[in-house]
Amino acid sequence: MPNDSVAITTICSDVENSQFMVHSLYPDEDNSGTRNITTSENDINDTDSSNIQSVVTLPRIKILGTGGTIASKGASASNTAGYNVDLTVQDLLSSIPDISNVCELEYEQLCNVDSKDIDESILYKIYNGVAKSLQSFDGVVITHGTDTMAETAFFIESTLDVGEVPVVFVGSMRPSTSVSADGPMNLYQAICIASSPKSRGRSVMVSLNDQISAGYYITKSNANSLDSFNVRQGYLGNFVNNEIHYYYPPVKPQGCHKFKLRLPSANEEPIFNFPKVCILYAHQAFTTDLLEIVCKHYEGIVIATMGAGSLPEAVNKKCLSLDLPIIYSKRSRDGMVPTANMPQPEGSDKSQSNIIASGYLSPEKSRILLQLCLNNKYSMDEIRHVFNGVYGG
Ligand SMILES: NC(=O)C[C@H](N)C(=O)O
Repeated sequence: MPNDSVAITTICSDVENSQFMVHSLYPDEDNSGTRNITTSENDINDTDSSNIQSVVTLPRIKILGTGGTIASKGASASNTAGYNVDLTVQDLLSSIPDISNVCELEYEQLCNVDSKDIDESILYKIYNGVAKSLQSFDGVVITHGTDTMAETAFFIESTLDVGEVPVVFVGSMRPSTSVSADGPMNLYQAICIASSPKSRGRSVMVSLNDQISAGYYITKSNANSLDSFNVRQGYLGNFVNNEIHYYYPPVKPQGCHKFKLRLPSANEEPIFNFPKVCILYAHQAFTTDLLEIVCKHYEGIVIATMGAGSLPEAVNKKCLSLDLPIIYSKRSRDGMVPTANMPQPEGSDKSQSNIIASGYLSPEKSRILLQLCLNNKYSMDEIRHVFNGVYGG
């Protein structure tokens, strides 16, 4: 029998869903950050075989640590604001139940920051960390602040073909020091999700507060509550008492365009250098003032419009006159911006203009998508085609 084999025991009533829960007979842990399970034939023979169903190799999971509230400490147990990032992935792993039975684990600290500080150099580290892990692991977990988790998840979904490997983003809403901190359970669940064969082919996911969602669509919808991530496109599944319940068979997001990136070479700075795109937030009495300033400094603009693409006529006119792509997104968290609501350029049809509807994408995801298009030097038509994938364009 190979050394990396272990025996499975069923630990929940739903046998099908419990397949990923693997109990080693003789777990053996080293201090290197890698948890291995080794069993010998004698070990297995010595054990009560009544609950042994079969023998399998544990899935290999890579955890990439980036920081966030999940890795934060507050001043007191009642503190749920004003805390600081202070814990490593290794610290986080010590707060969860023994998972040496679930997977073989390796971890790597890519950075340790609040997600507001994630810039193009950190994004490159995360991209690189995931890309490398895909080559030799069965699942990837990324600990990340929740504020910009949706952006990183969307970026990874748009730039990496993860194949069958589940890539699971996880964070928390309370710091590790608070009463009822949610981080340990969220992390435990994320590791189980990444380890489950049922998660294969589901691409980039976000796991928070027992809910599993698609990284492509997720939005942080509440600045404080544990149930912070809501997604109108529907949760993919639920995690209850060690059972993963997927509501649908594996599926990838509709219309997601995959970008091939040019990566920095060994003698270049390890950073992405994407074209600059800014977001303007529209409101009553919104004028062309800001547009006039930013159009000189940015290669593309996203506007969080009122409703489903509404902007004052003077702003529409100004946008149409500019020589750069402008994406009309929305202030409303839900719903979409349809092409039908885009302004009509004089003397030509809407498909000829520089204004493109964001479809279902939020302003921050539209910004990333436009940056990726511009980075690949897409024409206006090609950009429109990409946004059309999410029913915009
Ligand atoms: N809940 C969180 O993780 C929020 C934190 N400010 C972050 O995004 O890093």
